[in-house]
Amino acid sequence: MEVVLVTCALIFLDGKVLCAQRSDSMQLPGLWEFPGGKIEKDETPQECLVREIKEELSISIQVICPLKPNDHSYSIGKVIRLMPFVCIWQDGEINLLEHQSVEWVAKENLKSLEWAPADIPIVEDLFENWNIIQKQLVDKNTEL
Ligand SMILES: Nc1nc2c([nH]c(=O)n2[C@@H]2O[C@H](COP(=O)(O)OP(=O)(O)OP(=O)(O)O)[C@@H](O)[C@H]2O)c(=O)[nH]1
Repeated sequence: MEVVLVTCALIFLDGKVLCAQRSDSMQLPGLWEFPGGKIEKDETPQECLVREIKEELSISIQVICPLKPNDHSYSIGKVIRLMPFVCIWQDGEINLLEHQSVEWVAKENLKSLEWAPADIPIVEDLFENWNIIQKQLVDKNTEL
């Protein structure tokens, strides 16, 4: 069974998370996801995320910590392992280079978006752990 490793970034700013809507030129058009992409050879997941977010949104991020990955099969014989990471926005203005739109979303609106199927367990996990993640980010900020 082929397992495709895909990273995705849960980028936080001011208590909201950045969600991105896939465009018509992408697979799963119109559905919402966390930006990211496939890990290339000789690349760590963190390096992949920093590269993909620069390529897709032209911003710089800092990767903070991983959350639970989710395996999902869109087609027979192929599994996508979606690997989420909590990140913070570091620098730059968002420029939509691949997605049709992005939104900064508060916890209470997270589940009202139409998510790509592989993201649904990740959204659930994020919803359950939202307050813990926020606290970690505040503590991290105080450290910096
Ligand atoms: N980046 C990302 N991909 C996701 C998510 N959820 C999800 O099902 N996917 C799927 O995972 C795969 C990642 O592909 P991608 O197109 O974003 O990655 P990429 O830029 O490296 O791909 P490419 O080299 O084919 O252009 C796609 O099949 C996409 O539909 C998500 O939250 N983020």
